[in-house]
Amino acid sequence: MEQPRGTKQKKSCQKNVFIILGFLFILAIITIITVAIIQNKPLEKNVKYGIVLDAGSSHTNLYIYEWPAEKENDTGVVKQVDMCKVDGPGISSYYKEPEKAGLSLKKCMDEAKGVVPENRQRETPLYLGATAGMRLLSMVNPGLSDQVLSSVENNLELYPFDYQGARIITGQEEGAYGWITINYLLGKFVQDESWLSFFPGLKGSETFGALDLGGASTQITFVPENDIESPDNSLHFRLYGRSYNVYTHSFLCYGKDQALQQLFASNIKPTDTILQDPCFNVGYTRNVNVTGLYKNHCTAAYRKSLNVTNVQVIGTGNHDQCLQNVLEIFNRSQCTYSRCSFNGVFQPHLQGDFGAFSAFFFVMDFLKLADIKNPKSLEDAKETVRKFCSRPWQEVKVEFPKTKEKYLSEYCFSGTYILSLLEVGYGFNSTSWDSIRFVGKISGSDAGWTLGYMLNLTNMIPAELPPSRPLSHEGYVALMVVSSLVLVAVLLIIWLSCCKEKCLEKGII
Ligand SMILES: O=c1[nH]cnc2c1ncn2[C@@H]1O[C@H](COP(=O)(O)OP(=O)(O)O)[C@@H](O)[C@H]1O
Ligand SMILES: [Ca+2]
Repeated sequence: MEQPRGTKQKKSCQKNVFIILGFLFILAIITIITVAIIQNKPLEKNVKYGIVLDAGSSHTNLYIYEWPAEKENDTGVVKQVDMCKVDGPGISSYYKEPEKAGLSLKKCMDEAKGVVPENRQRETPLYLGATAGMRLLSMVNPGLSDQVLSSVENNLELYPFDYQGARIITGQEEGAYGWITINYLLGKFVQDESWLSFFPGLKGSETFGALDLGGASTQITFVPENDIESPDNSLHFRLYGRSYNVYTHSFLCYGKDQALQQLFASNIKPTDTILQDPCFNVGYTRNVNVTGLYKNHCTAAYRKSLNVTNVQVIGTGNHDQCLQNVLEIFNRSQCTYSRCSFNGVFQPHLQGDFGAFSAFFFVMDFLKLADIKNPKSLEDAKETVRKFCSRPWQEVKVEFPKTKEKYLSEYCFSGTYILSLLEVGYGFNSTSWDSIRFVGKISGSDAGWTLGYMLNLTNMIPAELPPSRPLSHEGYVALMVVSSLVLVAVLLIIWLSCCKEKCLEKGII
C-alpha cells in the first residue's frame, strides 16, 4: 500500500536529522582528539649545547655536552657528545710566550664549530676552567698567569659561542664539581626517597665519594658520617630537594707529576750528575734539566744550591725502595684535629663507595687493576705494581710500543704513588679498598669536574625537586580522548531517550 505523502516527507526529514547528528557527532570527536593532541604536543625537540675547556696542568681537553631543552632540570639528561684533546702542553707551560696559549686551542675550537649546529652556536655557553698548573703559576708569578688567561680569552672570544669567561678554579671547586659530576652521571640525585622516612633504620642510596688525580693536584671529596672539623673542608649543597654536607680537600703539589718533581728535588745531590732512581725500570734513563727545579712552589721545601744543571736519571726498578722514597713526601707527624690524612689536613673517616678518575684511572687501567668485573684486592694491586717495577725497560717498551714513552716510563712510579696516596695518605685499607671503583667514563661521559661546573653555572641543578606531572603526555591525551568519548556517548544516550518520546508523540519516529 502506498504511504501518504506527509509520512514520506517525515521519514526523509527524520533521515536527514540523523545524518546531520551523526556528522556532528563524528566532527565533535575528531575536534576533541585533534585539540587534545595539538594543545598538548610537546615542544619540538630543542637540543641545547654547552662547551667546557679543562685547562689542566699537563694538557687541555675540550668537552661538548648536549641536553634536551625541555628536560633541562631533570637529572642524568646531559650527555657528552664530543671530547677534543688540545695538542701540546697545558696552558701554564706557555708562560714564556703567553700568546701561544690561546693559539693552541684553535684546532679543538674549530672542531667545536663543526659539532654544535650553526643555529645553536650563539646560545651555546663556553667556559674555560684552569686548574692546578695555573694555580701554581699564579702563586709564583700572578702577572704571567693573567697574561696566559688574557691570551686564552682573546682567542675564545673570536668564536661564535656565548663566551662566559676563563678563570682559575679553586681546589675546593675542583673537588666539588668532580663529586657533582660523578653523582649526576651515576643517578645518585634522582631517587625520590620520601618512602624511606617510614623506615628510620634504612638509608637512601648514598652518594659516591670522588677521587681525582691530576698532574699538579689531587682531590678527595665525600659525604662523611661525622662532623667536618675544619670549615675550609666543608661544603653544603642543596640539590633536588636534599641537603648534602660534603668534605673536600685539594692537595696542591700532590698530582702525580708534581709528586715526582718533589721526589727529584729531594733526592738529587748538589754535586751529582747521576740520580739512581728506584721508581723507574732498569735500563731506563732520562735527562732532567734541574736549573728551574727549585723555582717551583712544590719543590721549595727541598731547596738546595746545585752545582749541576743537568742530571741523568737512571732507573733501578726497586719497588720497595721507590715506596720508601714516595712515603717521605707524606708528612704524618702533626695533626691539630681529631684525625688527619697527611700534612696536617683534617679528614673524617672514609665513608661509602668512591669513584677514582683521571690519572687514578689511566694508571690503574694500564696496570689492569681497573676492571670492575674482575676487581683486584689491595694486596693484588701491590703485587702487580711490584712486578711491573721489576721489569726491564726494554721488555716493557717492546710490549707496549704504542704507549707514549712519558706515560710508560712513569707507570712504576705512578702505580707506587697511587697506592701510597690511597693507603698511607687517605687511609684506605684492605677492606675499604673494595669500595674504590676506578672509572674513566660513566654512561658515555668522562668523569671529571667539567660537567659539574657547567651544570652549576647554567643553573641546571635545582635546589628543590621540580613539581612532577601526575601523568605523562601520552597518558594525558589518552585520558582526554576516553573521557570525551564517554561524555559524548552519555549525552547521546540521554538525548536519544529524552527525544524518543517527543519524537514518537510528534510522529517523527
Ligand atoms: O694515558 C695516560 N696515562 C697516564 N697518565 C695520563 C694519561 N693521560 C693523562 N695522564 C696524566 O693525567 C694527569 C692529568 O692531569 P691534569 O693535566 O688534569 O692536571 P691537573 O688536574 O693537576 O691540573 C697528568 O699527570 C697526565 O700526565
Ligand atoms: Ca685535571
